[in-house]
Amino acid sequence: DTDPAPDLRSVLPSEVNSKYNTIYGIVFDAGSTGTRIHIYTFHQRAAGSPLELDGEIFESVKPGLSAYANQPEKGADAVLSLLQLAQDAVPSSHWQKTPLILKATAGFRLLPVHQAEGLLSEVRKVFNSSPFLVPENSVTILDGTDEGILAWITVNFLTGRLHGDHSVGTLDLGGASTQITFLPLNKATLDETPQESLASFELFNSTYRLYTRSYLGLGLKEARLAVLEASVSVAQQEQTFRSHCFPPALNGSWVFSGVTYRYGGHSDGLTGFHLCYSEVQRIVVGKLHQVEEIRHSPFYAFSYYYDRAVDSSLIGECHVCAA
Ligand SMILES: Nc1ccn([C@@H]2O[C@H](COP(=O)(O)OP(=O)(O)O)[C@@H](O)[C@H]2O)c(=O)n1
Repeated sequence: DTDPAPDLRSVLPSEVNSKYNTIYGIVFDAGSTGTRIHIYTFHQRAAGSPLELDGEIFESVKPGLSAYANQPEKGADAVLSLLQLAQDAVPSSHWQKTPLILKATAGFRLLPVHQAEGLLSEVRKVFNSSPFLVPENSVTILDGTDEGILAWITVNFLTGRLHGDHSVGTLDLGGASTQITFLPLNKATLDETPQESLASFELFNSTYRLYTRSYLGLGLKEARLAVLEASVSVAQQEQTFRSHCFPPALNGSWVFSGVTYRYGGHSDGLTGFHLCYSEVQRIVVGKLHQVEEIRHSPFYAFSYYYDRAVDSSLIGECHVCAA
């Protein structure tokens, strides 16, 4: 049992770097719309040198953990089922030295503290009963600032832009929050930005000072609920949420975070862009901080921006990056 399971061999190319020790790492992304596991394999050419990524196994389940706010044990079961994959993929000889972490995002930030803590504590139990290495603070909620910074680092690292003045900003649209992050080059931007939206950190011997802002509740799904003025309690009474964004005759239902929401067009027969636009404006007016510099800065947009751009044929599907 020192080899990965046969069906996973292709994604964990242990033979390629067999002369080096394989190092594994397991990361859970507990998003508002799903829980995902990433099982990474790395090798290291010499002690102290950087890890080099060899492969990754990815799997996900829906709904997100935050949907189990009232049934934390059931939420932890979803984590346990994904963890089984890791036990199959990582040779047992490596279990004890393979770190396991879970980072929860905006779905958790929206929960009352006692519910979020209840879920995290059930997940900790699952982690502690696993054969893997559980570092201190391995199960936590990522704050919006860290989420924005990590997305910015990822995009600029992967596109070779971390050094120099040619970084790109990032726009990340999740289910429950959205983040905008960029490296300001104008002094005016720094002057007009509140301190809590500026984050400094060291990376590869450079210091970065980023503008980053996370809007909790303005992720795609939560913003949709806000536009519909939908609440869980009203949804449970099976009332229909109506909007001018829908054709008048439309009636449908939508499941988010384990709750079914019925929605439909207005009985006044009115619909169309302008009416819809003002409904959406109502939820963003006065909430957005906009600096002039972003008008002239390049941005990369991903997550639901990508999904929706594909759905509406604004861009083609990226088969290589979806793999
Ligand atoms: N590994 C991942 C995980 C999520 N996503 C995208 O992130 C969006 C959902 O974000 P999320 O459920 O993590 O939401 P938040 O908790 O960040 O608000 C979807 O568009 C997913 O396709 C992704 O592109 N890659």
